[in-house]
Amino acid sequence: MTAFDAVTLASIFNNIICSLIGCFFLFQVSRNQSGHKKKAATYFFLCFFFLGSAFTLMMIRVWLPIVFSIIMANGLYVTTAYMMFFGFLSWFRIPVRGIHILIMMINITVIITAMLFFYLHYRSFITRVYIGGINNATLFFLCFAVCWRHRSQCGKGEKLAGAGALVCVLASLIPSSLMSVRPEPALFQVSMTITQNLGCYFVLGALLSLFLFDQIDWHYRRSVRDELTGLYNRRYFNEQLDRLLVRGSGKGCLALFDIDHFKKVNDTFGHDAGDLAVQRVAREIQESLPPGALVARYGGEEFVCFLPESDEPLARHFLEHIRQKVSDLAVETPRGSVAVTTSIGLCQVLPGTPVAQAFKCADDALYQAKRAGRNTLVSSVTVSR
Ligand SMILES: Nc1nc2c(ncn2[C@@H]2O[C@H](COP(=O)(O)OP(=O)(O)OP(=O)(O)O)[C@@H](O)[C@H]2O)c(=O)[nH]1
Repeated sequence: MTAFDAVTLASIFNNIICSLIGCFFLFQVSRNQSGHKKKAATYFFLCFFFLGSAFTLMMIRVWLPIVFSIIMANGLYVTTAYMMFFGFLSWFRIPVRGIHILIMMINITVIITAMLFFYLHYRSFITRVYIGGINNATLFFLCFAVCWRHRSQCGKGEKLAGAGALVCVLASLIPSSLMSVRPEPALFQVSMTITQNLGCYFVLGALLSLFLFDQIDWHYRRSVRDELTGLYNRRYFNEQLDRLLVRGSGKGCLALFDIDHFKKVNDTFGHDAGDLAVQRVAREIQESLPPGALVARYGGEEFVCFLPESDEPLARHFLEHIRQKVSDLAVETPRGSVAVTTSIGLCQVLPGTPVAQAFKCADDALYQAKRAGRNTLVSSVTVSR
C-alpha cells in the first residue's frame, strides 16, 4: 500500500466515523420529534446510515468482486441522495408516497445497469463518473428546489439546509469536472475525498442545525406568547412598548381592557367556560385591531394594546368597535351561553413617555370606565414626558 492509498483510506475511515456520528445524533433527534419532523429526522438518519454503508464498502472494495462493488456502491450512493430528498419533502409536509419509492427503485436500477454496461462493454471509467455525478447532483438540486419553493417559510435552519443541498450539488460535480480536464486516477481519488468530506460534514452540520434552529424558534415563540390565547405576553409587550416609546418615533395610543365581573362568570359557568370567554375576547380584540397594532394578554382577564402613530379619535374608533363586538359575543359553553362585556381605558402617548407613565395613564382611564358602570370606553388625558 502506498502512502497515498493509506491517506485515502484514512479519509474514508474519517467519513465512516462522521456518518456514525450523524446516525447517532439524527436518531436521538428523531426520538424527540413527532409528525412530519419525525419522518424527516428518520429519513435524514437513513441518509447517513446508507452513506456510512457506502463508505464502508469503499474501504473494503479491494477484497470484493468489482461487479458487486459497482452494484452496491452506486445503489447506496443513490439511495443516500433519495433519503435526503425524502427528508426535505417530509420537513416541508409533502408526503412521501409509493410513487416516490417506485421512482427511486427505477432510478437505482437504471443507474446500476448503466454503470455495469459501461464497465463491461467499454471499460469506461469516466463515463461512469459522469453518470453518477450528474444523477446525484440532480437529486441534491431537487432538495434545494424544495427549500426554494417554500422559501417564505424558511428560517435560519431551512436556509442552511438548502445551502447544504447546494454544496452537495457542487460536490457531486467535482469528480466529473476534474476528470474531464485531467483524467488521472490520483486526481480522481483527491476529488472523491473532497466530495465525500464536503458532503458528509457540511450536510451533517446543516441537517442538525435544521432541528436546532427549529427548537430555538419553538422556545422563543413560547417565551413571548401567552399559552391560553396565543397573544403576546406581558413581558414581550413591555419590551416592545419600551422600544417604541423610548427608542422609536414613540407616539400612539395605549389601551387597557378588563373583562367586567369576570369572577361571576367563573362562579356561574365554571373555570373552563371562563377560559373559553378569555380566548374569545382575545380573538375579537386581535381581529379588530389594524395591522401594526401590538396586542398582548396583560394578566388574567386583562388585555393591552398599543396603536402606533394613531391619535385619540382613530384609536377610539377601533376600541369602540371592539367594545361593541365583545358585548355582542355569546360564548357557548356546556353550562349555557356566556355574555361578557369589557371596560377600556385609553391614553394617547407622546414620544419619549416612560412605559410606567403611559400605563398609569391608561390604568386611570380604565378605573374611570369601571366606576362609570363598566362596558365603557374612557379616554384619559394625553401623557408626555
Ligand atoms: N377562567 C379564568 N378565570 C380567570 C383567568 N384569569 C383570571 N381569572 C379570574 O378572573 C377574576 C377577576 O376578578 P376580579 O379581579 O375580582 O374582577 P372582576 O370580577 O372581573 O370584576 P371587575 O373587574 O371589577 O369588573 C378572578 O376570579 C380570576 O380568578 C383565566 O385565565 N381563566
